[in-house]
Amino acid sequence: MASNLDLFPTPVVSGLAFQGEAVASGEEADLIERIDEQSLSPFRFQQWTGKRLTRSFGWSYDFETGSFTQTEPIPEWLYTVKRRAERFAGLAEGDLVQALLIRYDPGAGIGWHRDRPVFGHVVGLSLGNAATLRLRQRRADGFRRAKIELPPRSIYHLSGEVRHNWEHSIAPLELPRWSITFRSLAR
Ligand SMILES: O=C(O)CCC(=O)C(=O)O
Ligand SMILES: [Fe+2]
Repeated sequence: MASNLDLFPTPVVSGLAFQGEAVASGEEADLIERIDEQSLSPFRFQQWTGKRLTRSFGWSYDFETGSFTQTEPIPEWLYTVKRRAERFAGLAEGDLVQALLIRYDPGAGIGWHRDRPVFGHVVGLSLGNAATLRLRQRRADGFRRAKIELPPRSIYHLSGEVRHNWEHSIAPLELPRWSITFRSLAR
């Protein structure tokens, strides 16, 4: 039976933490409304334009130029959830210095990647509709894979092994999803 287990993703990878119902549903509706009010831009990388719409606060990494710069401060409407994300991740107040807002319209996802090494901890809130966060780690004999369901209003934390030694992605979605990703700076 052991070989059979190999066919299925391992549910847990070191450094991955998850909690459901981290945001109340009224709060979720407010956050979605706020995100939609922002001027969001399509994620761009070289010739390629992603279908997801984004906006960064605090720090911004430009994938086209590789420049990493300080940008508009994280707005006050994000403070409560930022503080909650810090507590959930066992971080000190003020550790999460970047907020990335994303709207995934139907057909949008995010390809395989590791977050930029300038960042440290990654804490993400999911809003609107569920998605599956897929994880993979390249091994000599192929990929090791895992995945975690991200229901709306849930929170996840990527640190250590899963943050640095695994890639993650979200397959294109059928329903819209919004996310708020907070990050600390690498030490
Ligand atoms: O939408 C999400 O929860 C994931 C976003 C992500 O992986 C990223 O922006 O690096
Ligand atoms: Fe990411």
